[in-house]
Amino acid sequence: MLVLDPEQCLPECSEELKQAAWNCVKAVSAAEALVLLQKYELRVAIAFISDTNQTALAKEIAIIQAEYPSLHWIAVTDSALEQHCSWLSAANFVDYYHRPFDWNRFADTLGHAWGMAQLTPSKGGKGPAKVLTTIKGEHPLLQQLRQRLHKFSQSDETVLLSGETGSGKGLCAKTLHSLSKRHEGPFITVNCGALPTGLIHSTLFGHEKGAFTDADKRYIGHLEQAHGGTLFLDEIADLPLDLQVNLLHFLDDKHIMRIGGNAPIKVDCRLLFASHQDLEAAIDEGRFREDLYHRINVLRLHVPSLRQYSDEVMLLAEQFLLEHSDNCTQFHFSDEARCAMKHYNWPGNVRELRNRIRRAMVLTDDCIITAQLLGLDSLTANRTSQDLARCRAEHEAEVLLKAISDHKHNISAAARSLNISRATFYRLLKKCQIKVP
Ligand SMILES: Nc1ncnc2c1ncn2[C@@H]1O[C@H](COP(=O)(O)OP(=O)(O)OP(=O)(O)O)[C@@H](O)[C@H]1O
Repeated sequence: MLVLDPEQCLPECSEELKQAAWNCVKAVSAAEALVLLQKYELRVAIAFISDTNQTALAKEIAIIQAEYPSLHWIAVTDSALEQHCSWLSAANFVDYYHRPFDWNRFADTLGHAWGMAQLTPSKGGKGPAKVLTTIKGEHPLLQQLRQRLHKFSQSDETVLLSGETGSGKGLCAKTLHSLSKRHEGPFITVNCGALPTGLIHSTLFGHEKGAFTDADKRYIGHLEQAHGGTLFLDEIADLPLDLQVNLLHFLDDKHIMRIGGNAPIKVDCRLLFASHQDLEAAIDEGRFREDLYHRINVLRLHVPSLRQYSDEVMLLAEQFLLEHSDNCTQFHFSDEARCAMKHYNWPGNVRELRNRIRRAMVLTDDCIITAQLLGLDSLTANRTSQDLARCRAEHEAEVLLKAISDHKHNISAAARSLNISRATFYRLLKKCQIKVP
């Protein structure tokens, strides 16, 4: 679901949306929404409309609708609906709500919009052939990656993705789904390292009402949520051993049992796995089951690190500059910035490249992206790798703190702004020894 919220008045229902298993991405402008629509298969959109933004928003939504006519829109307003009625109906909104509203009715409308969207052929949205443009770069390693993605997407077998952090494992998993016959179904990502201890079993497999003390209603787990689509289990090495057994059983017979349930339920989903840990080492240390490893290691996809295709850094950098521009501002790199980017070793891979550029674009006063704004000015050939690691850590801490303050300590929003998951955000906070209340 796309949430278009130019005034960033976070919806009070965001927690409910999460509970109801909606995967939401947030945009504050049409430009940002269009980038997200290129990246994700979004079928439903909520627009937050105020008295002051309605004229601008009407134009923004018209731009998005021209490109993505199959997106189904629902409006949420703070003011009397009559003021907005005419343009909302002209813009083909499925429904509109005045805050505060009844969540259950709203949830029904969302479900209805989703159902309608499923019946509408997605025009302008990304079809399978278009999706591979998300993996940018022409280096032979990337061409080989694209070929593999095409091949593996035609199979229903599990795929084990490996590669350094930020190299694009998540992007490849999403691409595998988008190119597959399951692309109309859900794509669900679960970071096994971020699941709350004690609730991992129920989060993955679901539970019945009354199955345990806090189970006041039935919960459909991630495996079931992914029925008809793909479940991407990231950081699989972090899954506790007892659940590794359950997962192995699921891979063998494609049935799950909710906690407290008494009948197995057939679930049809493809599983993709990723880890940036060495799974063979985890087996030796007794942290990962060997039988599960052999079961998931059927198709293997290694995502190269950015320094393996460093000739393409500038190509990617220019694309990101364009992607994050607002269409009217002409940003460009200084010669010294180009040189620094070519010589840096990018330990955080494409994610780091993207984030350094985003930060520099915010900080620049004259649209010129300098090495200093990228945080790469102190790079010289005779620095040691230890110095590079220190520079990176300092820069990372700075970016995290800025994101936290920009988003008023809302960690989900801060993580989204940096294009990383909450789990990764927390991991980086821990690494940089930043404490958040
Ligand atoms: N070749 C590429 N072209 C364009 N964007 C890329 C490419 N590779 C990675 N990215 C972008 O880099 C960012 C990080 O990618 P992603 O989250 O998939 O990494 P990851 O390997 O899953 O990281 P982690 O292990 O930390 O979860 C994303 O914004 C992704 O879209």
